[in-house]
Amino acid sequence: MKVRERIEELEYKILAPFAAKSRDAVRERDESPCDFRTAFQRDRDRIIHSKSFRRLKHKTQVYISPGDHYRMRMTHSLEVAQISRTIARSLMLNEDLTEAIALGHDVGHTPFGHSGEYALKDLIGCYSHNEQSLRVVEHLERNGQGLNLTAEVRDGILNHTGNSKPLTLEGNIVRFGDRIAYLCHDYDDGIRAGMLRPSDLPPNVASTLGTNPSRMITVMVSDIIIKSTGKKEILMSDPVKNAMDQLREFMFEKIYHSPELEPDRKKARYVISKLYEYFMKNPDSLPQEFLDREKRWGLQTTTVDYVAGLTDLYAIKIFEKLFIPSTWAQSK
Ligand SMILES: Nc1nc2c(ncn2[C@H]2C[C@H](O)[C@@H](COP(=O)(O)OP(=O)(O)OP(=O)(O)O)O2)c(=O)[nH]1
Repeated sequence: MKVRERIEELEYKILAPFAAKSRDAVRERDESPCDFRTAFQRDRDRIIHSKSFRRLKHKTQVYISPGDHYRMRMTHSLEVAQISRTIARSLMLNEDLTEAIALGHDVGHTPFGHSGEYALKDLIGCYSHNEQSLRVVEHLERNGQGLNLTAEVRDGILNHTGNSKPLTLEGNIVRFGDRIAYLCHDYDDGIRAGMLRPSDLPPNVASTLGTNPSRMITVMVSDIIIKSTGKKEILMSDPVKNAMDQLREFMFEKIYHSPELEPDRKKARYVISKLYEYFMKNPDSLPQEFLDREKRWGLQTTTVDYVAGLTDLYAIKIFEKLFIPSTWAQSK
C-alpha cells in the first residue's frame, strides 16, 4: 500500500465525520495521484512553489514600503495558515486542505493592497482579489495552464470573503482565520507605526479580547474551537464576535481609512491607473507571455492580469521607467 493511501485511510479513521477527505477530492483535470502526498497536500505544495505566492512577499498588506517588521501579504498568508491550521486540527478537520486554502487565498491581490484593488475596480467596473486568486490558480500559473487544484481548494480560495460561503468547513475556518490574522497583525503593526495605542481600543474590545495581539488571537481561536466542536458549522460566540466586529470598525477608522495613510493610498491608485491605461494603449509593451494570452482573454482582462500580478516594487519600477525617465536613468 502506498504512503498516500495509508494517509487517506487514516483521515477516515481520525478526522471528524464532516471533515473533507482527500480521497474524495476531484481535480479540474484528471491526473495520476502522488505516491506520498494526498491531493490537498499536493495542492498546498503547488501553491507554495508558485510564482504568484512568491510575489506576495513584495505586496503591501496595509502599509506601503514599510520597514522589515511590518507584514506584507506573504507574512499575512502564513499567519492565516497558522491560525486556521490550529482551528482545523483542534476540530479534527482536514488540516492540509485548510493550509492549502489559507496559503492560496490572496495570490490574486494587486500591488498596494486594497488601494490597487479599488483603482482597478474604478477603471473596469469590477475587480475582486478572491476572484482573481481563483483565476491565478486556474488560468495564469504555469504559463497559463493553471495548477490543476482540487475543487475544495478552489472553492475555499474563491469564497474566503464575500457573501457566498465555502462548501467545506475547512474553507469556513479560513474565512475566520483571515479576519483574525489581519485584525491582530494590523493592530500590532499600527502600534509599531505609532498610529495606535492599546489604550485607544474600545473598552468592550479590551475587556473581551485583551490588548495584546497574541492574546487577542488566542481568545478568538479558542472561542471558535469551543463553540464549533462537534458541530457541522464554524461558529463564534456572540460576545467574541461582537468584540471582533468592533475591533474591525476601530481598525477601519484608525488605520485602513485613516487620513494619515491617504497620501500613500492616493499615490498607489495613481500608479495602478497610469499603468493600466498605458498597457491598454500600448499592448505590444506587455511581456510576450501575456501577449500570447490576449488572443484568448482579450486585452482588458490580459492587462488586468498583468497589472494585478505586479509586486509593489516592480509596479513602481515600471511606472518610473515609463513616466519619470530621469529617475529611471539615475537608478541605473
Ligand atoms: N476589507 C478591507 N480591508 C482593507 C481595506 N483597506 C485596507 N485593508 C487591509 C486590512 C487587512 O490587512 C486586509 C484585508 O484584506 P484581505 O484581502 O486580507 O481580506 P478580505 O478583504 O478578504 O477581508 P474581509 O472579508 O473584508 O474581512 O487589507 C479596505 O478598504 N477593506
